[in-house]
Amino acid sequence: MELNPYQERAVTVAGHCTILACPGSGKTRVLSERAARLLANHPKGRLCAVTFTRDAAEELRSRILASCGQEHARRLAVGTFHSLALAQIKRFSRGKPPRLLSEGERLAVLRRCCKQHAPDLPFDDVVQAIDAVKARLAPSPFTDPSLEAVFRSYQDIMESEGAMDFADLLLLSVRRMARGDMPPLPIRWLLVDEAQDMDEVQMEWILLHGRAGAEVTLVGDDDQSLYAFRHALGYAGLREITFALSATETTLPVNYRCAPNILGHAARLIAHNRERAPKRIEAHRQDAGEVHVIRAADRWDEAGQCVDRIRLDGSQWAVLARTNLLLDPVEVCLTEARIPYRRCGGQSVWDRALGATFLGLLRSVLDGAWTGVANALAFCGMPADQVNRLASFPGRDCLERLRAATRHIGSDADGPLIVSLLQGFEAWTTQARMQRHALVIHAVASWLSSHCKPDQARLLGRLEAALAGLSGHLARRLSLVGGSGNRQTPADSVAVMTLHASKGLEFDNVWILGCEDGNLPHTDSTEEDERRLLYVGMTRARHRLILSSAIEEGLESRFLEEAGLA
Ligand SMILES: Nc1ncnc2c1ncn2[C@@H]1O[C@H](COP(=O)(O)OP(=O)(O)OP(=O)(O)O)[C@@H](O)[C@H]1O
Repeated sequence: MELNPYQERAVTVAGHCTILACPGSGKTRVLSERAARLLANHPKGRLCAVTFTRDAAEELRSRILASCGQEHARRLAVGTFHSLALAQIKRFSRGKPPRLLSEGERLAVLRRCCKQHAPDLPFDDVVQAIDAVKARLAPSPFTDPSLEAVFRSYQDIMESEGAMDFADLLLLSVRRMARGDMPPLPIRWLLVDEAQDMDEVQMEWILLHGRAGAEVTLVGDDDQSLYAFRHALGYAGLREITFALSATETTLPVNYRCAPNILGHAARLIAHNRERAPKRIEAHRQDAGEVHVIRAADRWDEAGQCVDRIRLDGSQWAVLARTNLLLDPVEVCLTEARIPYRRCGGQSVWDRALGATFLGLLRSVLDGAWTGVANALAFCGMPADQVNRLASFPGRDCLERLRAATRHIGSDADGPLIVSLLQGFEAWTTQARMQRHALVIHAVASWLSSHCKPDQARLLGRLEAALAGLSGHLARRLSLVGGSGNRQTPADSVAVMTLHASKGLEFDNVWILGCEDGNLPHTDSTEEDERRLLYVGMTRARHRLILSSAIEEGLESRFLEEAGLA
């Protein structure tokens, strides 16, 4: 595959450079080719490439070496900001470097501090506030004194334990380099992928390397900046660092992925954003694609229409939505239609509370395990200590334990719940022994439904129908759904994921659900962020793009009008 003239220029331009790319323009290809040529053309000098995930680092490393040859591997380092900063600290620290906290440990320590100093604040808000402070070089003080107390005690605990978290690692590296206590990595070239996603501290780490003599290459697309909520600087960051390094700007305007009409609508949409680099977008493809807008009655009608369309056409599909929850009806309809799918990045509807409780109860009917029963009792509102107490009743299986529990309930508030579950269980196990699988599925769903809220009951009805529609023994049906069923699906199955998770991917056909005002754009975020999110989703499609909304959920998204699709 030959490089186009824009790609060739981006690969060969000398000195610091910022490559502003459009979607589908071959960013990774350009970055890996530039790195490969630098290594191959200069027998001395180390090259370091930075990515935002370990997977991306591995892929970039193998593409660079495939292009320039394994003999250059010793002069190449590819990693995330944090892994490179850790290597730097280990290499240049006297004494033992601090221990890095895992994400689980970090949250556990924070939870402890939060309980002590800010028991009334929502934990997620506290985590967000502390992350925000650590993504800044000169953070503004906390306005809430209890947040300040959580932050101080968290930092004290880490210091006393000789530990640090990921954010501190990069801050430490930047501060020590700025003070002259630690040298930058000894590299001649520094290449940064997805540079629109860097935060202030990451930008400073790059700048310190650039000022120390490393030639910096940044590749990014400000229109695909989706992580403002994680303090990504987006276009403002790209502009600032380009100016600070006097980097040469170059662009990759040719999109190889999308049919021209798909790209045209996406470009019209993103043109409404003000905070963006001025750049052209050109379609390389000449064949017309398909773009459709669909208005369904409600979420289930929307999901049904989507799955009917997928059933008609066996080519590659992705179904995208702003949140994971919006994808549940489609997952259920795909199960009903027996179309293989994979839920990428998010939890399956079968693994979330309602689905897992339903499947767990059915499993207990088959194998007598107590877990499914205990989870069902908890789901129906029984306090956790009470559920745990029941586990101490004797019994070889859950039926015997339920009988023993029923004999001891006396005037317990939860007595009727236990009795009704026991009665149900006795009937279900009898039916299961007689191989009446559909009947068991229906009876268990009915019991659970009587303890659900109305919207849960509606979802449960569909889960029941999906499971009843599968054929074979109950055990086989249970193995086909949820996490276990998903693991066996082929790579060309329907990809079901959020718009965020779709970044960097491409598909022949893309269906974007939930295009209503209030959902996309969502009020949780800025309009420009939301527009970028839809733009990323639209530019995943090679040939066919379908955007749908549900009348019951509100007006059609104003973004469709902006994209020329009203
Ligand atoms: N010079 C070229 N000639 C033909 N096809 C190309 C060329 N450069 C890239 N492509 C193809 O364009 C498609 C998009 O490339 P790639 O996925 O690397 O783009 P990207 O810029 O990373 O996209 P995005 O930012 O939207 O995720 C790929 O299928 C790739 O093979």
